[in-house]
Amino acid sequence: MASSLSASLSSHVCLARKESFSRVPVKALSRCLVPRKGLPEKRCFRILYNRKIIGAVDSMATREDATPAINDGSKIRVPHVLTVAGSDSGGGAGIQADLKACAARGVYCSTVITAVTAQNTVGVQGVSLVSEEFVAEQLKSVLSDMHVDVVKTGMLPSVGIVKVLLHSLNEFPNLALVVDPVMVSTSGDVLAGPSIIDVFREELLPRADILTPNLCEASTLLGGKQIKTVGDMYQAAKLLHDMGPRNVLVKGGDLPDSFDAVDVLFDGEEFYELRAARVKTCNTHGTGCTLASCIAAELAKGSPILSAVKVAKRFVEATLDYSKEIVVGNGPQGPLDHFLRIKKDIQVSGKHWAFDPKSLVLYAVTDSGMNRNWGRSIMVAVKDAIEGGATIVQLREKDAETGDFIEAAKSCMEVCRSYGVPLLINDRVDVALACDADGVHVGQSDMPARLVRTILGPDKIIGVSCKTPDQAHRAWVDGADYIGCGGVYPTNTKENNRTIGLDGLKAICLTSKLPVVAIGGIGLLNAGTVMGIGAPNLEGVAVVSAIFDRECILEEARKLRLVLEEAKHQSLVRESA
Ligand SMILES: Nc1ncnc2c1ncn2[C@@H]1O[C@H](COP(=O)(O)OP(=O)(O)O)[C@@H](O)[C@H]1O
Ligand SMILES: Cc1ncc(COP(=O)(O)O)c(N)n1
Ligand SMILES: [Mg+2]
Repeated sequence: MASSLSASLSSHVCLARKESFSRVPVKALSRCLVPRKGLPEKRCFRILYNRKIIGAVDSMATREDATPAINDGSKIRVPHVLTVAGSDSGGGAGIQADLKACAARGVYCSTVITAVTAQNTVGVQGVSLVSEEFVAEQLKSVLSDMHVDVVKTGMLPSVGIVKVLLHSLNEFPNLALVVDPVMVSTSGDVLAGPSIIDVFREELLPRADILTPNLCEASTLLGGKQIKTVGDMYQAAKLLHDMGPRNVLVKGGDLPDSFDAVDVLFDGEEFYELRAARVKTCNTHGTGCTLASCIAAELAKGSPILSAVKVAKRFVEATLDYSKEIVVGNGPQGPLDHFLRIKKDIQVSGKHWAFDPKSLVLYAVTDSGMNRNWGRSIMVAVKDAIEGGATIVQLREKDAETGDFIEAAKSCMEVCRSYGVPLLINDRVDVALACDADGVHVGQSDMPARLVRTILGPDKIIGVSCKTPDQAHRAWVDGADYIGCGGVYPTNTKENNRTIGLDGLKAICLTSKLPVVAIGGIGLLNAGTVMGIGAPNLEGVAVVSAIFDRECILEEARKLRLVLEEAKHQSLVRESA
């Protein structure tokens, strides 16, 4: 047995946990078999490395039909949770919470719907069960085709549906199973009646890798045992463990008089008391489903139980905190919002509009040396540039200390927001993130634009400096919003910078799919000529010395803007002629 396990394990280790195992030679792994009552022995081992448990591959390592590799060249298989649960029309709990929780944790989630509920923040107005046959059909569709790592159950409203699920689980004995024994909603409405208790106790719980009851569910499964203290939760966890699940997490969200949100985990050997700050909020509808789905998601990624539970609990706490003030319905129990953190970021940035190429008309690039020479702060310089007519600002502080740069950038952000002018950061993606800037401008030797896009997300502005049509094409492929082309004329703000001239600029504009801003030695005297090359995607000019190395920034910016407006007018006249 051990040697066949070893062979099976070796061939599946890489597939199981790409990140954590790919760097560990398979031979260095040792196994421990944990035979368990009523379960096939092969499901019950953990992987040890240097006598530490570094992962649990029990659900996948021995699946005969497992995909041969998780990362063979271009093919990457994502961790996959199948939720078998009820739909909540209000979107707060059930299938909807499971989908959101898995998505938020970066795990694929397929769904088998057991019941459709008419539900909102007031309560459950109606329940319609899906037929056993159709639950079976959904299970077959998913399991016959997709590689599922973990099954998570929520509302299982009838004995027949539990039996159908058990039948599928028997066919796939190596699937990990998280059982959230949903019985009553937060609003107090019954979702699964007492008739299911026997089949739960006798057949489903012994199959579970972890059982996650709340106080009421734990009490019901234990025949009405009172659970009022943390001590009672320990006892309940122990008694439920005796029913067969490998791990039991008794959740204390509803524990009376408790400052903390305490949960008790028992793995058959040790108890773990997990505490989080109790968030003061009514928006707790869906916490149980979310917690169980997150546990399933972490297990699918390869975490051992304890760290899966810890991460899941931290996620629920943080999500509750983010959503504590949202108002979704008029009832007493609102839902949590799994993505509020992301939405908050979007709101804070205040940038609800898409990038407008017209904002490139007068592009002001700051220079710390010039500001120092003229004895003015970067914030004052930026404000004057905008008041004079700059339509976009880039902070280019090559010699500033990072901390100072961030502080300056934050102040400039405030100024720019108050005028509705985008602020970009030169090179420094970290600074842009720290001050929530509108975007970043990178050169050819900085971080690749594609990576910048991955880090900053879809709605930030990314610009790339280009000297050739090829570079312009690359910038477009990489997801940039505009390109900066130059130096058009020689300049002393950039050393050893090859100039491309008006011809070079024109050649790039002709092939570029992105809007272009011209840069390099441009000022009052030549801005009109540059704009006159007649390229429709040449939106404007970027200037440094022409405004920042002058006594009155505001005045210089104003004059430049006039020249640019005139050039635009001329090109419109030419076009219509
Ligand atoms: N107000 C809260 N603040 C922080 N965590 C909470 C809060 N309410 C519940 N939790 C946590 O949410 C998870 C779900 O718990 P619980 O509400 O007891 O389950 P259910 O939603 O199934 O009734 C647990 O980890 C619990 O500790
Ligand atoms: C379809 C469905 N599944 C589960 C729950 C439990 O969630 P909660 O305990 O947060 O009300 C629910 N209300 N509805
Ligand atoms: Mg709850």
